[in-house]
Amino acid sequence: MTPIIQFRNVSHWYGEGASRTEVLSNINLTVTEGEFLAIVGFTGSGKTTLVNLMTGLLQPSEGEVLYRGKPITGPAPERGIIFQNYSLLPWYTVYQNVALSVNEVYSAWTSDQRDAHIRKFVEMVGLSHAIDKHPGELSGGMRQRVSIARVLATDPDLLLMDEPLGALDALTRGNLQDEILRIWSANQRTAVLITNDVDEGIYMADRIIPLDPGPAAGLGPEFSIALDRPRDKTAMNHDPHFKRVRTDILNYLVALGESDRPQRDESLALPAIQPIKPGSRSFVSKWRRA
Ligand SMILES: Nc1ncnc2c1ncn2[C@@H]1O[C@H](COP(=O)(O)OP(=O)(O)OP(=O)(O)O)[C@@H](O)[C@H]1O
Repeated sequence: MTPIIQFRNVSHWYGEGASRTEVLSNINLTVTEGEFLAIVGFTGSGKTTLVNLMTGLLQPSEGEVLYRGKPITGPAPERGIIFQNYSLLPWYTVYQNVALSVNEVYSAWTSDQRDAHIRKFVEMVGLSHAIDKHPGELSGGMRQRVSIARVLATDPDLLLMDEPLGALDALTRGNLQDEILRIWSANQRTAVLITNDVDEGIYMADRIIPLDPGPAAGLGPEFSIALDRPRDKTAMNHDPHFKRVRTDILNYLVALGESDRPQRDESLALPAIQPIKPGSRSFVSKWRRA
């Protein structure tokens, strides 16, 4: 399987000297062509930092991040990113926001070709009726559809998503999950999804890797999601593999959270689902050894 992204002994910190904040420590990761990878983690653990190293918006403090074997030196259209906060230009219409990226990437095309392409992607995300509206006139879900259309219209090799659906209601979130999956599988692209929702990760990904809590976060063990596609959310809930992998991931995260808890917190009551002794590192160590 061809690697598309490789992290080699990557560490990242912000600031220097006394104000230095270690965020990621010694990350080794390979994303292979065609896969759908989800990274799950606690808030503040460094997920956005990790994805920004893939976009090229950040350079690693130590180690290297490669795209198809070459160091990433900056952002490029072959690595499209969908952010959580939509990042649309408020004074442009839906059409114009999508046109921004299309005109840049397909500058050699005729204006008719670009126009047809923009309309196709606006239609694909179900916004043809709102094509002349401005972001301020759209709901959160509609805005996120625009930002998804804008990225997908450039047909990136690698689709990076930083908690793209986190702010949406459950129904809109479910619809957009399906839309992203449909486009990912139809175009046989590679996708990396950052999420704090384990169920979303299991539904969408081939592989889930937890990012341990920071500071100096590292990657946990990988969990393979061996469920047929297309996946059916209702049927999946009864699938023994789904139940097992979900429990394993949640137990891993709970154990991590507990083992990371400062000593003074040990007297606090633990959640009822806690599967291990309070403060024990044994569960985490078991996974780390695996
Ligand atoms: N530009 C920056 N300068 C200094 N510290 C930063 C900077 N960006 C992020 N950090 C710090 O790095 C840590 C990781 O941030 P990051 O945004 O990567 O985490 P995250 O897992 O994406 O968080 P969340 O889930 O809350 O979005 C945090 O402690 C954050 O305060």
